[in-house]
Amino acid sequence: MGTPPANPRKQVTIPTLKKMHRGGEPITMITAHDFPSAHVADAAGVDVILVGDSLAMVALGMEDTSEVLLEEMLLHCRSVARATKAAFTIGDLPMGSYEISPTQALETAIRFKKDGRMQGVKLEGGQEMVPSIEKIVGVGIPVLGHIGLTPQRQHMFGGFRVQGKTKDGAEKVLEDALALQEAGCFALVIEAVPAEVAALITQKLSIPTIGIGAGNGCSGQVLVQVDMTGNFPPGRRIPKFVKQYGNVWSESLRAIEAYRDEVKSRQYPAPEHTYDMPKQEFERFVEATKGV
Ligand SMILES: Nc1nc(=O)c2c([nH]1)NC[C@@H]1CN(c3ccc(C(=O)N[C@@H](CCC(=O)O)C(=O)O)cc3)CN21
Ligand SMILES: CC(C)C(=O)C(=O)O
Ligand SMILES: [Mg+2]
Repeated sequence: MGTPPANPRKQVTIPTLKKMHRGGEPITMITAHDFPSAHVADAAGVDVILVGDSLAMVALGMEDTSEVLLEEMLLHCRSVARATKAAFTIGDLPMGSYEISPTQALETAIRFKKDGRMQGVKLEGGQEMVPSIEKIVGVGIPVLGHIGLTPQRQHMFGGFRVQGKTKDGAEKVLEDALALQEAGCFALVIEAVPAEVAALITQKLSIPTIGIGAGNGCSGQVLVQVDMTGNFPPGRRIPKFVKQYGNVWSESLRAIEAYRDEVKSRQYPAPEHTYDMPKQEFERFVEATKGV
């Protein structure tokens, strides 16, 4: 085991995020869905790690985020929690686990804390979620709101459609934002909203906004990790707002192809990858196998 770094990064907390917001410092957030993806995000120094329900699509191969179950989310949350040393961790409440009543929402939020070992929770929706958010925040669990394009409701929108593109649409996003701030959210994710609308909403709020497909006027940004590291097969459609900073898939492909080739050609394993035994012991072993 290696020695820990001399200056381990300080644990990011709600007061840390508030301080960043007051100082105008952008908040960085990225998704993670397992031990290695959380480990690398934490090492890279992002402020917040989200166990997004997008893992349904990017890690479990489901069609839709609304397919993932509460128990499945909690399994992934625990693996992320084990790897995360400094980033603030947030679990995304999956569809069906919080909409029925404020009591159900609170029960699920508590499960994310206790079973999922998350520090906060995120839930999708606007004004209609206010009583649930108040209930969760009331017991001291930080809540991140999520407005604009809320993928769990994609079938109501007719797909992953940009929201707030008309005066009325933009007003709805602003009203939701103000209601969620009032309800006690510590920050809001604003997804797939025109940049000028998200920037204006950010100015009207005292809490930070975390944009995804919402331009550069938000207080911070979030992306799905596999999208920005390029850890998916070529040809897959990715949203316009994604910037691909790497090509992890092609690097994995190269490595695995090289391994396959070296096994086929008996180049691997080489002597440095093998164990040996004293020659004399082996000779005795050969002797003992005679007649077997
Ligand atoms: N891998 C992944 N990345 C994500 O960012 C993501 C998911 N999965 N799954 C859940 C949601 C869905 N997301 C998406 C997916 C596609 C678009 C998209 O392609 N939008 C079109 C505009 C469509 C329209 O307005 O008609 C675009 O051009 O970006 C947007 C958000 C964001 N979330
Ligand atoms: C993209 C973020 C905001 C999300 O909700 C997810 O990854 O599920
Ligand atoms: Mg989500």
